[in-house]
Order: sequence, then C-alpha cells, then structure tokens
Amino acid sequence: QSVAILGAPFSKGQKRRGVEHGPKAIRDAGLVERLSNLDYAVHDFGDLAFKHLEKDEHFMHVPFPRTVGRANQLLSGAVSGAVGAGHTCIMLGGDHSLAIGSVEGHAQQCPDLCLIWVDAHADINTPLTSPSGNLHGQSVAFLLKDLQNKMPEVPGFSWMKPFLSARDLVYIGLRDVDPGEHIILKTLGIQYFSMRDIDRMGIQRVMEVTLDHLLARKQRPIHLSFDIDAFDPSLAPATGTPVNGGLTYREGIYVTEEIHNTGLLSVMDVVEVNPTLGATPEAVEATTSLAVDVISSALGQTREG
Ligand SMILES: N[C@@]1(C(=O)O)CN(C[C@@H]2CCCCN2)C[C@@H]1CCC[B-](O)(O)O
Ligand SMILES: [Mn+2]
Ligand SMILES: [Mn+2]
Ligand SMILES: [Mn+2]
Repeated sequence: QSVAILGAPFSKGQKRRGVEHGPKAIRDAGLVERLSNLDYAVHDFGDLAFKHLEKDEHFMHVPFPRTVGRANQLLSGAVSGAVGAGHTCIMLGGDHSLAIGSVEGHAQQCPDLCLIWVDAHADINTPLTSPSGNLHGQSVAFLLKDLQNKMPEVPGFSWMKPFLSARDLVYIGLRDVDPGEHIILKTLGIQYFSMRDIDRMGIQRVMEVTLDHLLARKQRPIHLSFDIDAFDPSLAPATGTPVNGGLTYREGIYVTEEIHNTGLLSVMDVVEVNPTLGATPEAVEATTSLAVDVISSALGQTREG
C-alpha cells in the first residue's frame, strides 16, 4: 500500500489570493505522519512548480485561461505518473480548476474511472454560463464528453479532450448551483445529492445509491474530488466560497469511510483550502486538520480502531 502526495500550489482558477498556500498548510497539519501511521509507504513528491505565463489575455470573461490550462497539463502528467507507478494519489490544492488535470491524468491510466465530486458547488459552468468566468467553477465542463457541443475552444486546453460520460459522475453536497449549471445537470441527467437530498435520505442512503449507481454494473477505480467547502463553514471557514448548511464532520467522514471500504479509491483531490482566509489561527487550523482527517479516512483510518 503506497500513497503519493502531490502538492499543487495554484490559484489562477479564481481571484482570491492564498489558496496556493493550501498544500503547505495541509502538510503542516501533519498529513505525512498521519498517513505513515496508517502503514502506508508515503511518497511525498513535493509541490509542482507552475509557471505564470506573461501574455495571458482573458478568453471572453475567463481570466488566465492559458496559465490554468498549462498548470493542468503539468498536473495531468504528474498524476498519470504517480498512478502508473502504482500509488494511490493525493492531490493537494490549490483551487478546484486543478481537477481538470488531476482527473485527466488519472483517466490516462484508468480510462474506466468514475468520479465522485463532493462540493457545495457543481463546478459545471461553461464559459458561456459562468457568472464569474473563474475556471474553478467550470472544471467538470472540461471533462464531460456530453458537453462537447456546448464548450468553446478555450486557449490553453488544446492538449486535452473530454473523456468522461455523465453517467460516470455523482455529486454530493450541492447547495449553491447557478441557473446555467442546473439546466446542464438536468439536461444531462447527472446523478446528484444536494444537501436537501442528504437531509431527506440521510448520508448512509446517499452513499448506498451513489456507489450502486457507479459500481453495480462494473467495479472500477474511483476519483474522489473533495472541495473542502462541501463542509459547513463552521467546520471549514478558511476557504474561498463558503456556503452555509454544509456537511457535518460525521457526514464527511462517513462519505470517505464508505469510499475507502470499496477498496477502489485511486486518486483523491483535496482543494480550496485557503489558509489566508481564516479569521483566526484556530480557524485555519480547524480547516487544515479537517483536510487531514478526510484524507486519512479515505485511506482507511477508522473510528472503531
Ligand atoms: N458557480 C460559481 C462560479 O463562479 O462558477 C459561483 N459561485 C459564487 C456565487 C456567489 C454568489 C451566490 C452564487 N454563487 C462560486 C462558484 C464556483 C465555486 C468553485 B469551487 O471550486 O469552490 O466549487
Ligand atoms: Mn478580469
Ligand atoms: Mn469546487
Ligand atoms: Mn465549492
């Protein structure tokens, strides 16, 4: 059992400073020690070195398209290499635009992967529907074959093409979905469990239906893309787009325990931890230790010893 840690100190998928410090903050919260205690051989690959491209004009109202595209091209190669070397890979963000490269690199090794997106947001805007232009809110749209006819050619992304089918994706934790995203979710028939669904069904049933939807027909590798803002802001305040009414600690841990128990977790992203946005050091520490807890749980740390 070996795990690779990949730091991705990147922030240009959104406009707030500080999320590039996420990887260091999560490591400083004791990630390597916690995973070593779980009997993993831990390979910390350090942080990727992202170049900021000089000329990188907006595409429509989308900022830094070439910088984001190039960062994801680099990340894709790194994730592909780590998975190809037989590691379970933990990608530490950085903003959620990094999921483009993380999932794409994973799919190079595991083309039949399925994707579980844990997030307050759907991150499925296209450049045409996005209210902000920020690419961290468009990541999924770059991955889906089903959206190809709705996506313009964004400069910086010619190195990749969409590969994921809508049926191979499930969302958990949605509570702030833009109108354009809602239309896409409904049109593509994407399976999602909003916070309302969690209130109605309970997290146990949500995980049962999620894993049945994705794995009943065929067992295959899981990519878990975990946005820390899926948690209630009272638990994870140090993040860029907090939304009230999020996952409890126990719901989040149950999600990752169930995913661990499939034995199929292959890559996990933990993104949008922004240590500069905590009001106090305690708020930052709460957020970073929560990130370490969910990673540990996804990798087999149990509550029952
Ligand atoms: N859909 C969004 C986008 O900008 O595309 C708009 N939203 C912010 C907006 C604030 C006002 C009320 C409605 N929501 C952020 C989200 C992206 C989150 C990216 B993630 O990686 O944090 O999930
Ligand atoms: Mn601008
Ligand atoms: Mn997100
Ligand atoms: Mn989010």
